[in-house]
Amino acid sequence: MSQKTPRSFFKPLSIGAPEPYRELPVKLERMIHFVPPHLDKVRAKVPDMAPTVDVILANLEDAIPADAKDAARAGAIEMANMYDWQGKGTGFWSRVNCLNSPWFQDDVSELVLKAGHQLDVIMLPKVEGPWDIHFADQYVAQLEAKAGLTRPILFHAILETAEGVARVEEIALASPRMQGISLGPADLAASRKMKTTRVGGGHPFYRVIEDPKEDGSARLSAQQDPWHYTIARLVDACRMAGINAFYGPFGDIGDLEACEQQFRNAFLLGCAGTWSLHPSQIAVAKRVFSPDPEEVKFARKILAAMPDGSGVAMIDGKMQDDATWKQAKVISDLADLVASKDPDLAAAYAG
Ligand SMILES: CC(C)(COP(=O)(O)OP(=O)(O)OC[C@H]1O[C@@H](n2cnc3c(N)ncnc32)[C@H](O)[C@@H]1OP(=O)(O)O)[C@@H](O)C(=O)NCCC(=O)NCCSC(=O)C[C@H](O)C(=O)O
Ligand SMILES: [Mg+2]
Repeated sequence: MSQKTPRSFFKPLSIGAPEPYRELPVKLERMIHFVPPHLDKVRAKVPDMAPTVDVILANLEDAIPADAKDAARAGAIEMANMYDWQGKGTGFWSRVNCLNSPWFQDDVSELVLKAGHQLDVIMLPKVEGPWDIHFADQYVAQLEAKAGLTRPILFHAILETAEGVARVEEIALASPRMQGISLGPADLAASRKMKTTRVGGGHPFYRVIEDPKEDGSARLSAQQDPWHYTIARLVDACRMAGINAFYGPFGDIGDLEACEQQFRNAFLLGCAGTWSLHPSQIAVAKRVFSPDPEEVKFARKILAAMPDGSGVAMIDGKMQDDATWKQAKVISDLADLVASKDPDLAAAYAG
């Protein structure tokens, strides 16, 4: 597979386009809150909602009716100018329509030319391989040059095709614009021909069962997680590329308990954040993707016991060494980020 040389990998893909980042900006992205920009009532909530979330995403793709795509795009551009995104620190993203759709070109060109000064990330759906990223990369670079932007717009891919899973490492490495990748369980289930209409979470039929008993009594069985492999594969690909993995949508809006379990599974496996589709899911995402205060205190005990990150120590009866020091650093650094945005948790972590 032909690859760019290290030097050319970081070259702007259009004369006049901003220099790509060599290190990604460090941002808190516990929840990416989806907003349907064509609905005036919901769009009007954005200025009040923005300070309460880490990212607001103007969705132009699935869930936006075909006859509302132009209105959604116009709404997204209006959203860009409804809040001081760059000044106040909440991320402003937009999910554009897929690359082979009749709307992709207008989505990307209008967003970059009319909202690029506020836009942090373009979310690319149904990515199948690095070629999708390469195409969008050069197209956005030309638009950035035309718009006179001085900061590169980043890409976030959705992992929601079987081919995309087979190539997830190449996608993660395809451009310095890559900021992260989310699991898209609905499209991925359809692409894989999985027999479920659920959007994330478990399924009562996906179980393991114990061996038959001599007395013929009922055999115990336990539900398994159908997303374990894909999330773990996604995390490995992203962390190898130095970007972040995210869980995507949880569709059963009324079941916040199952939503929390799905979010928690993703957090524990290494995901940095999740999507929130409804206001009720924001608090769940915040609770799950902010490290637990007791975990933070224990992590900081480990860091204090091995200041240079090497050696061995026993803390509360558990062996700690260089590896657990690195685990503790992940939790402590995340806690610092959360504390910078969330005074309640700052107090809990300092306690
Ligand atoms: C899912 C919804 C359609 C539900 O909307 P609604 O029926 O209006 O819910 P409620 O009556 O409970 O609403 C209560 C109030 O909250 C406001 N609201 C609703 N949704 C949002 C939102 N996302 N952000 C802000 N505010 C919201 C309502 O307006 C009510 O306000 P008020 O009347 O003043 O009290 C709706 O939540 C929705 O459309 N959510 C987004 C869905 C979405 O984006 N889906 C696509 C992403 S998932 C996907 O594409 C799959 C993925 O790609 C894959 O393949 O896996
Ligand atoms: Mg999808």
